Amino acid sequence: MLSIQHAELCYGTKVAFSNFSLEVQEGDMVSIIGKSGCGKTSLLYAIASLLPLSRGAIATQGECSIMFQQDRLLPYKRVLDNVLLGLPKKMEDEAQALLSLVGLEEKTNNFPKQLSGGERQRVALVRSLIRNPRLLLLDEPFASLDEQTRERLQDEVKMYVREHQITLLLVTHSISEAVFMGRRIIVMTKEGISFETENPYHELGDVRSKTQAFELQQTLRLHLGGNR
Ligand SMILES: Nc1ncnc2c1ncn2[C@@H]1O[C@H](COP(=O)(O)OP(=O)(O)OP(=O)(O)O)[C@@H](O)[C@H]1O
Repeated sequence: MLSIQHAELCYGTKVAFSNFSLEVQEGDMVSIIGKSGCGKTSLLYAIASLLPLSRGAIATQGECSIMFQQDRLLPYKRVLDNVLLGLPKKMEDEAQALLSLVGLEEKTNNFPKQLSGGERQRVALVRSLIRNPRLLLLDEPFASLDEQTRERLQDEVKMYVREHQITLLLVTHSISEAVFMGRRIIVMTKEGISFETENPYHELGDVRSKTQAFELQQTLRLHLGGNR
């Protein structure tokens, strides 16, 4: 579904990340964590073909959807119209269903400025899901949500992605989120992948409460440099 070989991306002469290689199978769920500025967002942009690589190659199969850190909603369009942007009107029922899935069924006629930051993020999430992507790229999708909403949305997205056999690449600062969402977890540095592990607890009913999953979090913390 996704093949990245020795990818490097530069902004002018500044290297955002280099020597990044990764193969992802269809339907897999991969979390990427790494220190601020190590190039995670730039990597997602490169995968979505929004920025060119300066070295290496990226190949993807099928429709790829990206949800940005900033919601990028159009301020003069209502929630439903933001979701349906560029799509046929006949998809309205699907849009409504997805908005309900993220708890926004009451807000479909609101303008973005009438929503909280977390609600706007959820609209952005719906906007990327409705395109029925084969590869979904999420950049800190739950960052501005309160804990309860975040956990509920993590559950919903995990189920949705599984049910639709979507391949997921999720960038996050949160180790617990990486462990909850990812079947594979990757620690990224500016110079490529410094640590990678499969997550044996991904399938467990409530992975959040499993002691072993906490141990995995501890391991990841060490690989991140113990600064969090
Ligand atoms: N448009 C740009 N022009 C120049 N440098 C940039 C630009 N965007 C990002 N950078 C730099 O590239 C590096 C990687 O940035 P990027 O946003 O990809 O990192 P990140 O890992 O996603 O960071 P964070 O976790 O803080 O969101 C950083 O050093 C950043 O300052």
